[in-house]
Amino acid sequence: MSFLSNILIEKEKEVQLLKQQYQQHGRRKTEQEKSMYQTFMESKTMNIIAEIKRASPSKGEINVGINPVEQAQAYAKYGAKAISVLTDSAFFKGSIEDLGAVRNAVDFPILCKDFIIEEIQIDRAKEYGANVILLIAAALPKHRLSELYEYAYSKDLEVLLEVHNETELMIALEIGANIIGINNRDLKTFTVDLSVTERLAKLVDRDDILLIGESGIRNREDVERMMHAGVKGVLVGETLMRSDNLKDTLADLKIAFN
Ligand SMILES: O=C(O)c1ccccc1NCC(=O)[C@H](O)[C@H](O)COP(=O)(O)O
Repeated sequence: MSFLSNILIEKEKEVQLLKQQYQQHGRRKTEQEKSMYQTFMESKTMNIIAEIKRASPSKGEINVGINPVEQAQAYAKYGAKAISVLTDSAFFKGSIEDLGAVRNAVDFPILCKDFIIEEIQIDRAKEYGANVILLIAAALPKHRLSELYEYAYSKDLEVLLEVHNETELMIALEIGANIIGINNRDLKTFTVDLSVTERLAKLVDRDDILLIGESGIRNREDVERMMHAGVKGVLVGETLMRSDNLKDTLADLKIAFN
């Protein structure tokens, strides 16, 4: 059984509990002047989505004791354009409370990074202040991806639809996704290969689609590869979570489009 299947089995149990326990409090509604799509499309420099990632299945503990608010504030101060918060607790040691805390501290687009399989998770992400949710093409059949995609937009949330191969990319395009994340990490084997973005980005011949390169991005050279592949944003987790100088690390990653 693949790692992704294990995660999805756990997620199914978590969602059943959520259905029994979750009550909406109408906590916070986030209004944004501009969508992440619009902000990123208009930017003249590579858009960095900086991730709060305490741990991961592939790397174990990365920086479990992090203060998510301080980390997000540093991301914002040193030039990130959006913040991704891993809210899964079983495999990433994150929480929806991390996202809520970050929401109260920064005014940036926030991506709820989780394995979303049911509408109730979208309701909760919205309530805690997310602006964008992740949907993973490898995790769901096309009709469910499409339903969850439409549901998110009906709640004024944007969707980062993540793909890793040609078939998933075609599904994302058929669904009408306008923000497509190309994950360099194979979620079944954890192999990371930046050429996945280079290969798949070539197949998208529409400049109205915002492409994001995800995973395995460690330095300026990697960002340049992503830029030449045609992406307008990169999602960076581990490199930032392990950095002891976020100012320099983010400056290194932030390059101008040429
Ligand atoms: O990171 C993992 O080990 C992982 C395993 C299984 C499913 C998802 C996983 N990561 C989620 C992500 O997509 C990354 O956190 C994100 O792209 C940042 O990656 P990185 O910069 O390599 O930390």
